[in-house]
Parts: sequence; C-alpha cells; structure tokens
Amino acid sequence: MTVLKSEELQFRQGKFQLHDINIEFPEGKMTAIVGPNGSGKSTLLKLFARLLKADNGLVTLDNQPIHKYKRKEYSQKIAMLPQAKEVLPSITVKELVGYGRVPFQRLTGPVSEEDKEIIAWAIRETGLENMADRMVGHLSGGELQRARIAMALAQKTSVLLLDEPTTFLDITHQLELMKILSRINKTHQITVIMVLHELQYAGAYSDNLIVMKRGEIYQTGKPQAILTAQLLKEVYEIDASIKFENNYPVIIPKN
Ligand SMILES: Nc1ncnc2c1ncn2[C@@H]1O[C@H](COP(=O)(O)OP(=O)(O)OP(=O)(O)O)[C@@H](O)[C@H]1O
Repeated sequence: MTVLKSEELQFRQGKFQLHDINIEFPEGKMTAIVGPNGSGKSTLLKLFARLLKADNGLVTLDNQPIHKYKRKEYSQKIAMLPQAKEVLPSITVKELVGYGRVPFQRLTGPVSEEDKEIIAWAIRETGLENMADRMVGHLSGGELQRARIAMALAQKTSVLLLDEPTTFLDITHQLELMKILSRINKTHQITVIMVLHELQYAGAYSDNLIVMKRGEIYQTGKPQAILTAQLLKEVYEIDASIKFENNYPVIIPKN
C-alpha cells in the first residue's frame, strides 16, 4: 500500500521549476531522495510537508489530497525535520522533544500523562535518557540531531520526512543516526523519507531510491539496481566506477 503519492506535480520558484513529479512512497519503507545541489530535493520534501503549495498536480496521503486535511490533522500524520539551521532556543532536551506534542495539546493546561509517556519514549528511542535535562545549546552536533529526531518522533506520525539529517556529523554520528532511523522504521513501521547527499548511506539504508536532476525525477528503484556508473555520469557528471560491498556502494572516481 502507498501512503504518500504525487501525480503530475509542478512547482515554480524563481527560475527553478519542478516538472511532472510522479512518485510513490511505499508504506513502512525507507526512501532516500538524492541528487546534485539545487536539483529540487528540499523543495519536493517541503511540498509533501505542505510547507509549500504546488502550482499544479496532486499529492495524496492515504488516497486523500493533502490539502483536504486540517492543519492539525496533517501534522498528526506527517512530521518534517528541516535542515538544522535554526537558532537554538534556551530550553532542555525534554522541552524540545515536548514541542513534538504541540499538535495534540490544548492551548492551556498541564502536559498530559500520555504526552509525558510519549516524550519519554522518544527520548529512549534516540538514546538521550541521560541528557534529557541538558540545555539543547550545550549538546554536540550528534546529540542535537538525535534530540531533533526525538522531537519529530514525539509527533507520533506514521511518516517522517528528514532533510539532510546527517549534515555536519562525523562518520561515527552519521552511522549512529542512520541506525536509529533504520531501527525506528523497522520496529515501529514508520515510513522514513530522507534527503541525503551521502550515496553510501542512501545505498545501504534505503529500500527505495529517488534520484533527482534539475527539477525532474531521473530514476527511482532499488539502490543496487539503479546506482550505476551511467547514473553517476548523467546525474553528477563524474566518471567513476561503482560496486556494492556489504550493501554499501563504493564509488571510485576515475580522474
Ligand atoms: N524561495 C526561493 N525562491 C527562489 N528560488 C528558490 C527558493 N528556494 C530555493 N530556490 C531554488 O530552487 C532550486 C532548488 O532548491 P532546493 O533547495 O530544493 O534544492 P536541493 O536539491 O535541496 O539542493 P541542496 O542539495 O543544495 O540542498 C535551487 O536552484 C534554489 O536556488
């Protein structure tokens, strides 16, 4: 079954245009969106998150056009974690994770027991138990990214959209993050859709790959089937060989 789908989606911003985007994100799978800088990956994610509105075409969630959902209802179904560019507020990890419960809360009154349990669950899932009371401004890049993911998890949605979750992290923390996302996906059947630049993680961790080039979908499919030397040449304009070892694509440039 498909949860999220677009048909003939079109969107223009300045000189850039997304053309006829027809894609499906299968339920409960991990999908990576890859492509060169400026190919439209973040824009596409924002259209699915309803942060932007398409000029033409249709996006559906569980067969219903996404604009038919009330804002609160939609944020109970899809969580979006944008690129980590925001200025950090002066709050604790637990409070940051609590923001994920906002779509479920009344405007006034104490945090419910259910909300507290979900916040604790999201903190456990991301291994932040021993830093729940730390100020977010004092966290390392890897810890902060885990806290941001915990906030998105606390929204308890069935779909998680992540824009470049591994940016600014070293290899240890990139791996740690990919493992957390994979575990969340497999244990809780959350559909994970992530924009990634690192082809090695996109290849190793996604069930399904979407490759973009200049505002269009160049190709979709299983990583091992579509990540080829021809794709590297046509999409990234590099001459390189590519082979898979233990599910990881190994790319060696020729010059
Ligand atoms: N608000 C805007 N107004 C006009 N053009 C924009 C706006 N936001 C983005 N663009 C342009 O749209 C194009 C696609 O941007 P987008 O951020 O979706 O690409 P991307 O594939 O995510 O890139 P990157 O990998 O560098 O993050 C780029 O050329 C960008 O300059």
